[in-house]
Amino acid sequence: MTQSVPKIRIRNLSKSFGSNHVLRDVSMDVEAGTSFVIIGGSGSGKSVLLRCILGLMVPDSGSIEIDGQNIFDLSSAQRNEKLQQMGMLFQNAALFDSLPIWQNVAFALLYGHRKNKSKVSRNEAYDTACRVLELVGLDPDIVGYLYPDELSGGMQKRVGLARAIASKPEIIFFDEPTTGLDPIMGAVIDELIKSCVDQLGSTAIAITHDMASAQRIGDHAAMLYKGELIWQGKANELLTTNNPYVHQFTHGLRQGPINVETKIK
Ligand SMILES: Nc1ncnc2c1ncn2[C@@H]1O[C@H](COP(=O)(O)OP(=O)(O)OP(=O)(O)O)[C@@H](O)[C@H]1O
Repeated sequence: MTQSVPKIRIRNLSKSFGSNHVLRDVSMDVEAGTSFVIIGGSGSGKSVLLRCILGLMVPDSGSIEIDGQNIFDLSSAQRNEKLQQMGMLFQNAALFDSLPIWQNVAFALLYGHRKNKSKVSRNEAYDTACRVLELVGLDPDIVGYLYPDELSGGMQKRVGLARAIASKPEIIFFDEPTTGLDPIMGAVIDELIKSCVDQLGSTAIAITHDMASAQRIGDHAAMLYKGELIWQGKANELLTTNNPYVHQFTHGLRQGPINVETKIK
């Protein structure tokens, strides 16, 4: 029986900053076309893991394979090419204040180096921006020529999502997609994320503290605790697993194996 190569395969990844061992022997697979959610407390290493996968940070040891190729064996040009296949929705949407919304959405098409992809004219970029803005429930005729500071936080998140999917990335990263949104808008953004990822057939990795969001977005989930992946399973098992760390974290309990530091030094 032949086994398919995972879209992302991480093996024995470790990263320390001095004596701070931030990632310890992390291994995980993300199958193509699925969504993988990483949960964990503040400082558990989620962002460092994400930065390593994005090739923005070099681990001390271990490997990260995308489509079976270790990204650290690639030349910088080849790694950049891999980066072109990725989209990212940042925690604060990270829009460019000086650009109108449609140019924010079409940024990679207008200004990115799209190796092996035909050059996109300004008109085509505008049409794409309008199409993806509609996909995330924004009217391009109304918001296209507004600037980011003229939009609400929820609208900015939608624009960030539109930008993340505009170039039809094979892999999309979501960094705290619902932070700062009210619960209803959080659910709306999650639904949009799910439908966009499904429509594109992309592979997604999200990091979040929001359990409802984790279950809505994720097919699979894992929990990082002090740099170790201490649990992996289906996202819909997050609230029912017997793992004492996951149980404490997902139920927000004060008592349990997770040592909560409350002392202000
Ligand atoms: N560039 C860096 N240099 C030194 N230490 C770093 C660096 N980046 C992260 N760290 C440390 O790595 C640890 C994990 O940080 P990380 O940002 O991954 O946490 P996190 O799980 O994303 O937390 P949060 O949920 O609060 O965003 C922290 O102790 C942090 O201080």
